[in-house]
Amino acid sequence: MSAVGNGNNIFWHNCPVGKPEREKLLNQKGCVVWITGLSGSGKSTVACSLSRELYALGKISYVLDGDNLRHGLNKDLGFKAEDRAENIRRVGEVAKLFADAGLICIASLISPYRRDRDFCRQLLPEPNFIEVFMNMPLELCEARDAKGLYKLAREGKIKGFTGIDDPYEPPLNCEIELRQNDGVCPTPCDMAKQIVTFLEEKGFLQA
Ligand SMILES: Nc1ncnc2c1ncn2[C@@H]1O[C@H](COP(=O)(O)OS(=O)(=O)O)[C@@H](OP(=O)(O)O)[C@H]1O
Ligand SMILES: Nc1ncnc2c1ncn2[C@@H]1O[C@H](COP(=O)(O)OP(=O)(O)O)[C@@H](O)[C@H]1O
Repeated sequence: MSAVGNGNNIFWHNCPVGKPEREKLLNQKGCVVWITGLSGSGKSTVACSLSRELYALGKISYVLDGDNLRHGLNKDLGFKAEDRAENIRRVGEVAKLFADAGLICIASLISPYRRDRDFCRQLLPEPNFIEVFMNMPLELCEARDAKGLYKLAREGKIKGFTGIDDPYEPPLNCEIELRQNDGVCPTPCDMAKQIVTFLEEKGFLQA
């Protein structure tokens, strides 16, 4: 046992069944696929599509979606910078646990600030954090406006809306960038397959 954390009298307890044992049972490697992008860029859609593709391959994943988590774990948080940072920190820690359980954890959050995403990245060994940038233009996201929030933000009825009056900092070194080809957005299924190919090539789909 070793002492950990900020406080005194807190110890880490090791369990004999660890990540490698679980990965062997599941025949996959635990990791975090972190999908970042503007509201309406298609994060949730790609996350679900990816989960379905993996399921079809016999691989276990779990989706942590920003919107959904704000109904429970993060219901006490708003959209000020410090609330977003705490939101991302919590989800990063939960995602790390899912990856340790041997699952392919798919986190889909706007996660607009680079510093917050980098915090989550450094929670995991280097290859196990896969950052996916939904690089869709604001105009496309705003035209979709699936929830009517861009309209409210433009009318000044929502303050601090990402892309309108709150910044989105694009990744500088993401593993995967999903974008339009000649002004056409690929289907969710095609984008999910692009991520599956990456996972296959990096060896995450076998123990
Ligand atoms: N001010 C403001 N800015 C951005 N988004 C807002 C805001 N207020 C509410 N919403 C809705 O909340 C969803 C984003 O939640 P996240 O947890 O992913 O956001 S963040 O990562 O903490 O920035 C986001 O969902 P998605 O559209 O799925 O991205 C919005 O529907
Ligand atoms: N690849 C795509 N092509 C066309 N429409 C899409 C695509 N991905 C998502 N959409 C649509 O865009 C809207 C926003 O998608 P969503 O996944 O909710 O985005 P986000 O989670 O980033 O807010 C939805 O109406 C969805 O059906």
